[in-house]
Amino acid sequence: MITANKLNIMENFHNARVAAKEKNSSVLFSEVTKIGMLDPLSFYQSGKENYNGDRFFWQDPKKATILAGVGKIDVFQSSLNQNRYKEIEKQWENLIEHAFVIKDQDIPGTGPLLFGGFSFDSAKSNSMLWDQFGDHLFYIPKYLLSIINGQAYLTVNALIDSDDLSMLTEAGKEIDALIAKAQHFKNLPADQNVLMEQLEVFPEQWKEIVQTAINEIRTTDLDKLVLARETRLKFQSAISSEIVLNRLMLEQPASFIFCLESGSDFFIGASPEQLVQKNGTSLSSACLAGSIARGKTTEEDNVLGETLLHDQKNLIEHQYVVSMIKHAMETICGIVMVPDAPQLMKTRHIQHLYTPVAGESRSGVSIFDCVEKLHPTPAMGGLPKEKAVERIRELELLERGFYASPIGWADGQGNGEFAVAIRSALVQGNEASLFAGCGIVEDSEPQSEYIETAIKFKPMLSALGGNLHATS
Ligand SMILES: C=C(O[C@H]1C=CC=C(C(=O)O)[C@@H]1O)C(=O)O
Ligand SMILES: [Mg+2]
Repeated sequence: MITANKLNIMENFHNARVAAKEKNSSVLFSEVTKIGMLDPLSFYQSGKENYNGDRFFWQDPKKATILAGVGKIDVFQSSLNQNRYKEIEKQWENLIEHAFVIKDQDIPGTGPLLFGGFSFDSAKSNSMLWDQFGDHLFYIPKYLLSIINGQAYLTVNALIDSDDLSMLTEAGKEIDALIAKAQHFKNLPADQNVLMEQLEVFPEQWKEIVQTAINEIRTTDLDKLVLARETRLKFQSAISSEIVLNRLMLEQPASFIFCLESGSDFFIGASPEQLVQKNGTSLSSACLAGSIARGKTTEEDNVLGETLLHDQKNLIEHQYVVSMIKHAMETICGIVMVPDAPQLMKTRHIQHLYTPVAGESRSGVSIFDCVEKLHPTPAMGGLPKEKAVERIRELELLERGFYASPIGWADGQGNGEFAVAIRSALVQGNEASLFAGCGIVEDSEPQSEYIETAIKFKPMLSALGGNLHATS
């Protein structure tokens, strides 16, 4: 990677063109500018007119990294699935190695950046429902607004492979127009779409499958299996990603808020669960498994929380996740730090058992290596891992697609963060598929697991403007 400061921009643009000609292939050109504060959702919205279907949004729970991507200059997408983590890493490294990056500082989450996600199961990723997403979908945005620890940065990316000198000037004009538009947006309308139909997909069969899993766990070497179900919603009018994002940001501020558009569809959610963050060599991950409802009063809520902290079934469900993540992290880190006992994580609709994990990565470990080692954790798949994924493939009555899978970003400096895409929905025009699953262990009961999934639908139902009339 060649980096330069602002003064050399035209010279470096010229150099990028020369290099592209010599290589006879395109070169990634990326220019980062520190700018005054700009609302990321307004920036995302300003791209709707020209780049609807080619945008993404990301916000972490601490709001340390907020990303709004508009347009795309390159896409890594495939329905082929062998070696997907290594393939993407290789493609990304090749592009970064020859990139021309104009910036003043190395700020994680700025400059060349890849955003996207994977399907849950590479052996089952060619479904109709998810045909816009495939096995994996990542893209490099044309324009990226990054809010990093409260400071705004704008990145303009281009793939240089032509003699067209006007390219950067045009991008400059377009970005000025996008910013001006974003600055004039008022608050997004709080209006709710009207829910016309709600279909719980095979609820009774799902409970039967849960019972099958419980029996298998009691009689075979399977320890845990996460089983998911789907609710399909139909609204009066087309669902707008910015309105849903706005509501998620208001209602689920302690979660990872994400949206990935792909053509006419988008995948959106508010996940409380980090898969992995890599900042330099510092790695973190999170074990989140074991759930209980929120109370209506503070007293009731505290009692429920205390009950969860001491409930054997939930502690076992959680411990499987802790052991697996600790073990996976030990394969890529020197020392791994894990507290002895879980704590509570409370979101608007649900509380979970939560154990943070931290470590320092060994040299040569990439963010994609981390994702490969960790996905799927027993909070999404089960234990043993391969057996669980196989049983999910055989038993479940839905296509998980990107649900329960890694979604996030990787920058050109080796940093990145991925969340696990739960509490999520695939939106297609005026329809949406919501997904929710739960960890089945020996002492599970189908009816209480069913109720747990009903609670897990609530964050997306509420953000979409629907009302839950399932058992809860
Ligand atoms: C699979 C989901 O949740 C997981 C994360 C936290 C708690 C879970 C549980 O208690 O079952 C699940 O393992 C989901 O929300 O769809
Ligand atoms: Mg559970």
